[in-house]
Amino acid sequence: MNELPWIEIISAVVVLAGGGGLAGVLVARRRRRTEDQGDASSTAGTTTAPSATAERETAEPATAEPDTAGPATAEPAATAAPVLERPAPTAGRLVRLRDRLARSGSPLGARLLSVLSRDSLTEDDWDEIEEELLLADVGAGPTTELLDALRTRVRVLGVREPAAVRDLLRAELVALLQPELDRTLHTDPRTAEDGTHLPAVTLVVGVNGTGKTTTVGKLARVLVADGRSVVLGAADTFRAAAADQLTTWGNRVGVPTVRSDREGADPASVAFEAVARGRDEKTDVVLVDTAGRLQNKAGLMDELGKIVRVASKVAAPSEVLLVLDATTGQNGLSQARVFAEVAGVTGIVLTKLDGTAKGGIVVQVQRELGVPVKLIGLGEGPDDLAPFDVEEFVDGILG
Ligand SMILES: Nc1nc2c(ncn2[C@@H]2O[C@H](COP(=O)(O)OP(=O)(O)OP(=O)(O)O)[C@@H](O)[C@H]2O)c(=O)[nH]1
Repeated sequence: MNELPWIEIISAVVVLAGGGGLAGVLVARRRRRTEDQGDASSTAGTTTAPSATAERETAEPATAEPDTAGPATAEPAATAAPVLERPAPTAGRLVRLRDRLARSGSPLGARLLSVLSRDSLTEDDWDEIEEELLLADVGAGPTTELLDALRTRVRVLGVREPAAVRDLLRAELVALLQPELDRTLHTDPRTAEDGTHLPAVTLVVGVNGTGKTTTVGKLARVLVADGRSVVLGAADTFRAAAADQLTTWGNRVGVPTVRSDREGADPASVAFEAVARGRDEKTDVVLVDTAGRLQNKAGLMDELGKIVRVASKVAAPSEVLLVLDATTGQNGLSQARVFAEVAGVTGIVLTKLDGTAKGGIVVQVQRELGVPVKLIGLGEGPDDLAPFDVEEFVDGILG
């Protein structure tokens, strides 16, 4: 499978900006999908909306079978906004990332630096550093490692100059964040053996309120800026407003949204519809938003497994992005473990990093699961999503 390095996104945006391409273009077409679903739909039966709703309220185990997902209820987006927005260039986002992190009250890096720069470091100073790291959710193991490395290097090198201390801390923090991990997003469509176009499918999962819908909307903008065709799938059928929210995101950049006309409809059905539409219309990427679910509710996690299986009848997801709220810290780790097991998470999106010093969870999630943080959310604005770049991130928290 091909990869989409962020540099390509940046280049494409520069090209688009240079050509003055997208602004003012009218959306003339919103196709209502009426054609038969072919092979895949033959496996589908009726939708299972009532059980999905009951499940969420009572957290009972799911009873629906994978083959009961009916695709019939999904519909394209409502009327599009007439004027398309042009998403902000990705390049500018990295700069903003650093600003936001540096402005987030008292960044971890700045606090560490202030302790490390003291004339002679006492045991109390080292305890303070340890406490800062633990408070930032870096985790016990990585904290001990970092402390040991810092102690050794400070002692051996006798570093005291602020600039040298900064360099030393920077190098240790970068190493902790595993810069060697592959953070590219897999968003290239492929062709099946029989010649069928298969869109790249990205499934976005996570617990309630972490920023899934917002992330799907922001990611659509990034892809559009790169000149990609996108279809959104509103598989959060539990919260009606989520589908409206997603449709609005899509309309702003001329991307159609496949959604159900019934609240509580089977989310697997909607996911199937969206991927099938991407296949039929030869779309590059299908982004599927899912409802928030708690990782300890077996029924909801079963439902997620079903979404993956049913969507895979058309095209298996090439990315399953787990959205974690940075402000919830440690809890993100147990979420990540269960989601990784059920849905095969390929990347983490860490949201709400603006204004929190708890980003240390990045370290633990990557270490324990071997899953890289690929994107970070830095605010509620439409272009406040940036690729996670280890060095930029560390420079941001060092202020
Ligand atoms: N400050 C900040 N807020 C964010 C960020 N990402 C998302 N949010 C906000 O978080 C709130 C929840 O976002 P949603 O996208 O609706 O969350 P969700 O995960 O789809 O929610 P459910 O569907 O209820 O599970 C919204 O108010 C977003 O604007 C971020 O990076 N920074």
